[in-house]
Amino acid sequence: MAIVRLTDAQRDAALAELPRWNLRADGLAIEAELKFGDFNEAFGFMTRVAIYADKADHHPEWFNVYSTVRVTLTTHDADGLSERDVAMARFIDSIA
Ligand SMILES: C[C@H](O)[C@H](O)[C@H]1CNC2=NC(N)=NC(=O)C2=N1
Repeated sequence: MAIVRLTDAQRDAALAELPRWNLRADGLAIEAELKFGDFNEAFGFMTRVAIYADKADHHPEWFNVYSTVRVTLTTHDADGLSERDVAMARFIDSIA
């Protein structure tokens, strides 16, 4: 299913409200590195995001080592950023 890609202006406006997130060099994804107290907290966070992802049918790319989680958000069906990435970033910020 095709999903509409954000315009550069929409992307920049969204990023201005998401200070924790950085635009990837190619402009097609946003990234954040999150630190937790220990692995239990990090994996608890990932579990909550996984439940959101399953419900939203929108899935993060991520990497975990012990208490650190690196998250990349992009919309494969839009070949770049969509409103779904912004919504997921906002959800992540609300629970991290
Ligand atoms: C078939 C299924 O709905 C799609 O492949 C969904 C699943 N999760 C997804 N997640 C992300 N990040 N981008 C997508 O384009 C995407 N598409």
